[in-house]
Amino acid sequence: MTMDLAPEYDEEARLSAQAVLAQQVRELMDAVVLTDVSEDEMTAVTAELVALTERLKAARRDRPPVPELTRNGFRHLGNAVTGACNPHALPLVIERDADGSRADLEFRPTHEGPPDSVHGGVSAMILDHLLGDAVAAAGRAGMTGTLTIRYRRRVPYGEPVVGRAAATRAEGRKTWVDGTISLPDGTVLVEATGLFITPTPWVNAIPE
Ligand SMILES: CCCCC/C=C\C/C=C\C/C=C\C/C=C\CCCC(=O)SCCNC(=O)CCNC(=O)[C@H](O)C(C)(C)COP(=O)(O)OP(=O)(O)OC[C@H]1O[C@@H](n2cnc3c(N)ncnc32)[C@H](O)[C@@H]1OP(=O)(O)O
Repeated sequence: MTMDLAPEYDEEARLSAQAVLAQQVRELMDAVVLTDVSEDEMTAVTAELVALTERLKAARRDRPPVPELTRNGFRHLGNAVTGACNPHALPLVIERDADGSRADLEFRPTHEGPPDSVHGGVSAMILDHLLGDAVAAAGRAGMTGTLTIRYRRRVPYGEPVVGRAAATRAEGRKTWVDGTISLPDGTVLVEATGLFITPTPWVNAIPE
């Protein structure tokens, strides 16, 4: 008996496997910054990682998985913030509701900036994307023109925090948007405000 499998089926299975691989690499990254094993053990692990890296490089694409429009919306598995297939990404999982875009998240030890705190650039990156999502949710997807951040309190890693963003005003191809990272009790840690601009080619091709 033969079975006809659509090519997409294989690709989805490979992308799922790549997402599992990426998650394992995130755990590896945390293990690297926290490890306290001996120098010899680190050298041995490094040698194994060299071999593993070569195995992955045996078949190589020119770029990470491309963004695409699917039945379920916009999917960007290689994105640095949301991409399940990108070990650099948290990945940020965003939900949308009447108040805008929201994400429950937990930073990791690899995000450390000041001791025991999240690096300000990492907070800004997360807010940039969350603000961008809120703009897209308003049907006005665009690129960041300006991003202003006010750091009010240190952001902890290893415990839950909440990101929120909502578009506030629009004019032509410009959309203004505000966002925050807060503790679960509502204490605001970081505030962001941004101006996003819809590039002309996107005006008639914008997915929400
Ligand atoms: C096929 C469509 C696919 C769409 C997919 C998109 C989204 C899908 C949905 C969900 C995804 C969810 C979230 C993700 C989204 C975003 C998060 C990440 C965001 C980033 O990580 S993104 C990287 C950093 N970002 C850049 O890499 C921008 C580089 N840049 C440019 O690509 C151009 O610069 C651009 C396009 C910004 C404008 O270029 P342009 O030619 O279209 O517009 P132009 O210059 O004519 O300006 C028109 C009016 O905007 C004013 N203006 C222009 N630029 C300004 C600025 N920077 N600040 C203040 N005002 C500015 C002018 O002063 C003028 O104002 P006025 O009309 O009043 O005179």
